[in-house]
Amino acid sequence: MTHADRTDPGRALPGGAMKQPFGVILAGGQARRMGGGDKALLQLGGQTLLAHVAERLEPQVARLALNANGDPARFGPLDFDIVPDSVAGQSGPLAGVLAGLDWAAALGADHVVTVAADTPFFPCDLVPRLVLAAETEGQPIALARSPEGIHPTFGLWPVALREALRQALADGTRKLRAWAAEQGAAFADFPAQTPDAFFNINTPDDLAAARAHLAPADAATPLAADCFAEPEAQGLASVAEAQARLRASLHPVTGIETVGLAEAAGRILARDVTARRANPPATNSAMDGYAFAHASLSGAPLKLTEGRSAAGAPFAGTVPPGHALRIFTGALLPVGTDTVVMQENTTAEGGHLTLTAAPAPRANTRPTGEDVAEGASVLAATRRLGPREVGLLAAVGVAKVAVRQRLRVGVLSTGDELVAPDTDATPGQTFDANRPMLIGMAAGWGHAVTDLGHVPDDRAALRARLDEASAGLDAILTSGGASVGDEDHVSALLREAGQVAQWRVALKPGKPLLLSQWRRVPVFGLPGNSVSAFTTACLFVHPALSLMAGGAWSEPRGLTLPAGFTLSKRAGRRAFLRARMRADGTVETFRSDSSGMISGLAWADGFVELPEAACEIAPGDPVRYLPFTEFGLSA
Ligand SMILES: Nc1nc2c(c(=O)[nH]1)N[C@H]1C(S)=C(S)[C@@H](COP(=O)(O)OP(=O)(O)OC[C@H]3O[C@@H](n4cnc5c(N)ncnc54)[C@H](O)[C@@H]3O)O[C@H]1N2
Ligand code: MOO
Ligand SMILES: [Mg+2]
Repeated sequence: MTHADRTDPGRALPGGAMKQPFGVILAGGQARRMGGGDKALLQLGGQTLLAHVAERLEPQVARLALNANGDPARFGPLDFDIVPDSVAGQSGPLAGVLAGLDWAAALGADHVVTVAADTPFFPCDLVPRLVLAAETEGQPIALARSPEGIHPTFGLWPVALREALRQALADGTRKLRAWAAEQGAAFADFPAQTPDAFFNINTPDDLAAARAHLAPADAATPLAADCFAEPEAQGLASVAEAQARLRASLHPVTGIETVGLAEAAGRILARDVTARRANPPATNSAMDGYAFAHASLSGAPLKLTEGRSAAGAPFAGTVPPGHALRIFTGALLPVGTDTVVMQENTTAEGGHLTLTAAPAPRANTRPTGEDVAEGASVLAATRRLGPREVGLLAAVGVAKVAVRQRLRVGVLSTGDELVAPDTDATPGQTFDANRPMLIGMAAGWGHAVTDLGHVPDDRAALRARLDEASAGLDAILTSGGASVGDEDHVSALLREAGQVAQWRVALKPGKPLLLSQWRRVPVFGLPGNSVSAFTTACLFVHPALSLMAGGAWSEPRGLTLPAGFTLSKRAGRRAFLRARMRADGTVETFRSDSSGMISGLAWADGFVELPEAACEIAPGDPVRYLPFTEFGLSA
């Protein structure tokens, strides 16, 4: 987990107006029924409860902290903050919430979501649902509720309430739920599941039950066992919810290898890299001119020292005070000098140098390490290397880097109607456009792509192809047959296999999205309509594969641009319209939003993203424009 690059308190949640909350794991309590000690440090499935909980919360929040008292060293190295209670006497979870709010307030956050450290299976979409509940019901606080009851340690708390909470604690309030009710709390409902999503570990028997629930086979998959489950049993999941859930359920699956810089572009760094040497390694000249000691300038001409300093051929001697030495760009500054005058500002005559413009001390020099200090961290693990990064690595003397092995991705098309574009097709046949498009996308993202061809609408054939393909692949992308029709065999087969989650996302285009596993290989079942396949690939497949490949889950950065169009949008699905930027800085949209019109993809250079709510857009209104480059597409 890296948090350093995700602590921007200003980042807005994709779905709504609220900034992404900070997260606090509550571990202040005493594990009396476990016989004392820290419950957070109990082992479950090869890691601590704390690691389980942190792994689940981290993707859902802007920054993470652990609320715990006593010696922080017992938790070992953590890459997030530890905040102890600020009020004495361990006043239960309320004091933990207050400590979290104080921590978040100091960092500029508006909200905190708390979770309990002893509850390893809490929902992967906890945070978006709490936010949604608070916003929908217009309440400051939101608490989680499941068939087992209300879970007040799983709540969304506004930083603005922290003084009220401090006062309540001082007045002797100890009950989280009662205080929340007083302030105004909405409830986020989570469906029944086994075990309950908020199953918490209080006794050794509970721990045994949790271990049994974590089937050992599942520990080896790249997916958290229960996180590919449907985000919403009925109705549509929001894009933000679906993304948060997907993110929480995936882990890196690729191995590590060492490559030279010539092969490094396009690869993902597996380890942090530090500079083997400073850049520049020693002070050198930024100009062609003359080097001298600034302190020895007297107004009189400088005496020219015999010799020169050139890049790769430094001057071996010392330049005495009152003297100057000929020097060239990139050459080491000779001993005795600290300043360079460019030759255009001098006249040299009879062994003397006159300065026609006096430079400031140390002018025209590039001091040791001004770019990068020796040992400084240069690039962090998860960084995708491109030519700029490779150049930097070379400059600091790093010739080989540990990178992730490429993620092996297969691309499959399905449908009886599909034929290759070089055949004479009947009007009832469709040229397979999605496969080359998706292959190009995945290859551009740096993955090792296998073309799995095309399978007709035949369940046995599809099963055979998936069986064969899954052996050597880390992920499979299919397109077509993702919807609910009789001929939607991908969806039917995956459902038969039992692992499927048919997600219906409040997204246009791209409502049907299948997420599944075939023999433990994640399968992304994209819709057949080409624009829908492209859009879901950008929004879900791109960040998901990046994470699996050992990279970062990337959030696209958008621009707010004036609309160059008029539009009336109905409430319901979040829309991604094919769009392009005009020379005058406005953004225009494609003439149609039909998801079969693939010409619009080549016409566009990005999306205009419109929220779920209904909206009227007139020319000049600000709209959010997302360039396709933000989805890892170079053109
Ligand atoms: N009753 C309902 N029908 C549909 C719904 C729904 O909710 N209820 N959703 C619609 C939406 S939205 C979409 S998107 C599509 C998704 O379709 P499928 O994923 O099931 O895909 P197919 O039915 O196989 O094909 C749809 C369309 O795309 C063409 N196609 C498929 N593969 C390719 C390819 N490789 N290259 C080019 N074109 C391809 C296919 O020929 C169809 O025209 O479902 C709606 N229906
Ligand atoms: O959601 Mo479908 O993707 O509109 O064509
Ligand atoms: Mg269909």
